[in-house]
Amino acid sequence: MAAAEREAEAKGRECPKEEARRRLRELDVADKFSRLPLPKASVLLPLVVRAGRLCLLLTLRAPQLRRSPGEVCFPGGKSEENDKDEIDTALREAKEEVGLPPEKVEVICRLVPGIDKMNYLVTPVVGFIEDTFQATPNPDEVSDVFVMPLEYFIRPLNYMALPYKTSSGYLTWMHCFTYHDHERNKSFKIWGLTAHFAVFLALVVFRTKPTFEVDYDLDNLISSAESKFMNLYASVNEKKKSNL
Ligand SMILES: CC(C)(COP(=O)(O)OP(=O)(O)OC[C@H]1O[C@@H](n2cnc3c(N)ncnc32)[C@H](O)[C@@H]1OP(=O)(O)O)[C@@H](O)C(=O)NCCC(=O)NCCSC(=O)CC(=O)O
Ligand SMILES: [Mg+2]
Repeated sequence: MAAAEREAEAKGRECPKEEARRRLRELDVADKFSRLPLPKASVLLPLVVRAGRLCLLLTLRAPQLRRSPGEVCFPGGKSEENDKDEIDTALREAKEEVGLPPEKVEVICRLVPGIDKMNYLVTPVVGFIEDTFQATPNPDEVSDVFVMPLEYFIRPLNYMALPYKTSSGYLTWMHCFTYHDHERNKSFKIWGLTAHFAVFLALVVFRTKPTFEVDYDLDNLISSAESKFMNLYASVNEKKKSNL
C-alpha cells in the first residue's frame, strides 16, 4: 500500500473517534451527581474501533453470580472505599473483570447516571480502548466478552420495547435488543440498564433519530436526560419515604 493511501486509511480510522470524542465531551456531567445520597456503582462503556466503525465491548455475567447472572452488562461494579471517584471504580472493575489495564483507557466523560433495581446510583464512564485489546475474562464474574457496533443501538435488526415496573413502582418501557454475532454464531440479549446506557451513548455520538421510540428530546439531549433521571430519582425517594 502506498504511503498516501495508508495515511488516508489511518485518518479515516481516526475520524469516528475524533467526532465522538468532541460530542461526548459536550455531554460530560463530571461530578454533578456524585453527592447524591445513594450507594454507588460505575460501569465502563468501552469504545473500540473495528473495521473503521465504533464498537462497544460488553460482557456476559457469570452464571454463578448472585445478581443478574447470565445477563449482558458493561464491565463495572460497586464503589469501594479506596476509589477516589466514579472513574476509578469503573477502571478498577474493568481491570478485575476483563483484564483491561487502566493506563490503556482514554477516559472521555461521565454520562448522566442511572438507578438500578437495588437503588444504586450507576454512573457510566465512557472511554476509548486500544483497537487491538484482547480481553481476558475473569471466570468468577464474566463468562464471555463480545464487541458490537455502537450503531446497532440506533438501527437495530432485532428490537423490542418491553413494559417494565421500576423499583419505585412506576410503569415504563425498557429497550431490548438481540444482537447476532455472525463471526461466532452467537446471539446476545441486551436490555434494561445496560441497553439504556448504550442507547444514550449512541444518541450522543450519532445525534440521529433511532428507528424506535426514545423519550429524549434529541435537540436537548443533556437537559432531557437529566430531567428523566431527576424524575426517576424523585420517584425512588418517594418510595423510600412511603416505606418508612
Ligand atoms: C449495577 C452494576 C453495575 C453493579 O455491578 P456488579 O453487580 O457487577 O457488582 P460487582 O462487580 O461489584 O460485584 C458482582 C458480584 O461479584 C462478587 N465478586 C466480586 N469479586 C469477585 C471475585 N473475585 N470472585 C467472585 N465473586 C466476586 C461481588 O461480591 C458481587 O456479588 P454480590 O452481588 O453477591 O455482592 C451491575 O449489576 C449492572 O450493570 N447491572 C445491570 C445489568 C443489566 O443491565 N441487566 C439487564 C436487565 S436487568 C436491569 O436492568 C435491572 C437493574 O439491574 O436495574
Ligand atoms: Mg461487576
